[in-house]
Amino acid sequence: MAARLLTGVRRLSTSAPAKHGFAPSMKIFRDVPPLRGYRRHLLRESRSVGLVPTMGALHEGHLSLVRQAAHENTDVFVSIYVNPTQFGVSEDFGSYPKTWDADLKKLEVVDRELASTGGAGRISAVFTPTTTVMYPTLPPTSEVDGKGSFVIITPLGEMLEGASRPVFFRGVATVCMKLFNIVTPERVYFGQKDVQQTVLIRRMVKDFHLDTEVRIGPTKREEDGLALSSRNIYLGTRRRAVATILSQSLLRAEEQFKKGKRSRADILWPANDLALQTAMHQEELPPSQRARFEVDYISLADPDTLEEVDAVDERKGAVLSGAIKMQPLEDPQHGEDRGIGGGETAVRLIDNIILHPTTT
Ligand SMILES: Nc1ncnc2c1ncn2[C@@H]1O[C@H](COP(=O)(O)OP(=O)(O)OP(=O)(O)O)[C@@H](O)[C@H]1O
Ligand SMILES: CC(C)(CO)[C@@H](O)C(=O)[O-]
Ligand code: BAL
Repeated sequence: MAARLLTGVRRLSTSAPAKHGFAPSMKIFRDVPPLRGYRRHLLRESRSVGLVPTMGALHEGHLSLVRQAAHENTDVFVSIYVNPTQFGVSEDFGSYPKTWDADLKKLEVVDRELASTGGAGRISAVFTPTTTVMYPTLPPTSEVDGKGSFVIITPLGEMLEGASRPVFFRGVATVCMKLFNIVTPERVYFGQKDVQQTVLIRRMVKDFHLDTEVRIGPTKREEDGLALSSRNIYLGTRRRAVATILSQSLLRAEEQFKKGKRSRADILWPANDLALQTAMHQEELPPSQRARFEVDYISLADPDTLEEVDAVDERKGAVLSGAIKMQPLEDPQHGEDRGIGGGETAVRLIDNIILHPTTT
């Protein structure tokens, strides 16, 4: 990490003030007390703070949340912290992409854009704490029965993603509670791509009477429909081409809903069928050409509880969501783009579509 991060707070001083009066205004915080001091200052000035929590490796999905936050607040705080407690012991914490310098540059570009358009807020703080700051008492644990101070939201955190990643939502809720307590933002911003996370955060805010508004930004996608994700860089060309199966399957299901179908069977069968046919087709290809994947789930669920539903309630709508695991690349070919990590690890991808209520 860059040397300038080693103290509590630094003001960026990279670009010279430019036309439109842009001067970099982002302060970088590594510790809580200086950030709190700055937050108190903003409070006295009646400025509002929108927090965008991230794990870095920033892409357009994150940046769209930053822009949204800037339209709705005078000050945007972006946190960049790869939270160890949301990764299980055999998950990819160690290899999760860390691209600090590139992340900071992207934030500077967006901040410049915000300054030049006027009328919007600015990115005023980047919070990138150490793990000792975030977990001041006990070292963080990824064990299911590990000890520590945790926020646990059940049964929401146990289903769907939580079934495959048992400590995931305990870690997410815990770190978000810490971030919300540290920043005390007027609003917090999360992406629709991680739909279960949005439902869980809303629940946590409601149940713990947290004084913040949860705002959700739409899923940003590649042109072929693949949801942007920090983990896409691991795919490589061959797996990337097949990875669109998830969004395509969900779109098939959405089509049924749009045609007026409401039962689970009617909505989900085309999605399951497409995923199955595609998986079988990949199995039949030689190992040098195929990209195998497993479907973890394709779900049709209640938007508030994420319990599976037998039919869509037209007044509530539903959440269509899915997860697939792209298997490690087989028989890599000379010169083939295997993605970061050489295609050796499985890549878990998630996506969803909201089926909106059709009556009030
Ligand atoms: N494609 C996207 N569109 C909109 N928001 C997104 C998108 N991808 C991620 N986000 C949101 O950005 C925030 C930070 O997510 P995170 O840093 O985990 O990135 P990520 O791309 O989801 O990473 P990963 O895919 O590894 O989980 C979350 O609120 C997440 O929902
Ligand atoms: C919300 C979050 C930043 C908590 O670590 C993470 O789960 C994410 O990036 O979606
Ligand atoms: N976007 C959610 C973070 C994770 O998968 O760990």
